[in-house]
Amino acid sequence: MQEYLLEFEQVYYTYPGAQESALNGLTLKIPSGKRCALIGQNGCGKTTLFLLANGLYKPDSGIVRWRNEPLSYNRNYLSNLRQKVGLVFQDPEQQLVASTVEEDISYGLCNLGLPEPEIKDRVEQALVEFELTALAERPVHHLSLGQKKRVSIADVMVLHPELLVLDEPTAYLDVKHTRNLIATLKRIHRDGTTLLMATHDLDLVYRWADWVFVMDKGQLMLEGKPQHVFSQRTLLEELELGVPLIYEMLFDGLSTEEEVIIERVRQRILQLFRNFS
Ligand SMILES: Nc1ncnc2c1ncn2[C@@H]1O[C@H](COP(=O)(O)OP(=O)(O)OP(=O)(O)O)[C@@H](O)[C@H]1O
Repeated sequence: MQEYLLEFEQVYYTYPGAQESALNGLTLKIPSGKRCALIGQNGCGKTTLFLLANGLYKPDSGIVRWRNEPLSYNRNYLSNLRQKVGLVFQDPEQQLVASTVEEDISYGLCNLGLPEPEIKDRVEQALVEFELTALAERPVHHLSLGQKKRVSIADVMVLHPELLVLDEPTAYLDVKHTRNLIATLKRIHRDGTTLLMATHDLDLVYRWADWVFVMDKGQLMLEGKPQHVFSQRTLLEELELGVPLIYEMLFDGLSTEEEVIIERVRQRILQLFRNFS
């Protein structure tokens, strides 16, 4: 039976002073073990959802649950939750806190009060994994945006979260580091972490995700496997989201009777993509 890590049930949230709700009765469940993508226009509520996911914001009404239990909003509970739900912000500047790369990555581990040798081991591992060893001593404010992005992901991954939530992780990354990030996410997922990524890159969604959520105006409009979601063309056009280029080029105009062939071609393309990336 499918288990869910995090659930939003009829969640409403309005920013102080705002006229309209950012989340408008959102009901959404994040399935354990999946690579989930979250898509939707600018301003549809993706970042707000993330800020509620680890308790940074509290719903005006509705419930957020972690492993079937409603979140509590006291300090101890939240500090525990934030180890399990790792959040990588869209803008790395919001995440970096310490003066050097090495110190920044060790910050969360020091807060947990882990023994010094364990902190050292984990930080070294993260520096290698995210190709940051050469930058370890570098002040964070001397880094490029892409390098800051890698540090902000390392900061979170070093805490070994059960659910990793990434807000547009490929923003600011060049092709090489986008590929490296996708390879890292593959590894993280293989090691048991559930992933939720907000992105506007539909081609990435098509080849990377195994579950897709589509949001509009603070609500969930559609969810499912990529093939199912991207076949709902009329709705996606209404929401002005479009479909992945590759999907458009290959499948546009084909009827559903040709589904078997479509599925075979799709699997072949995905296989090629995965070998390539
Ligand atoms: N601090 C804030 N104060 C007031 N309104 C806000 C604030 N942050 C976001 N909003 C509003 O809440 C709504 C949802 O914003 P949110 O940042 O969650 O969207 P998003 O889907 O992440 O957008 P994007 O794709 O551009 O990152 C928008 O209408 C936005 O203008």
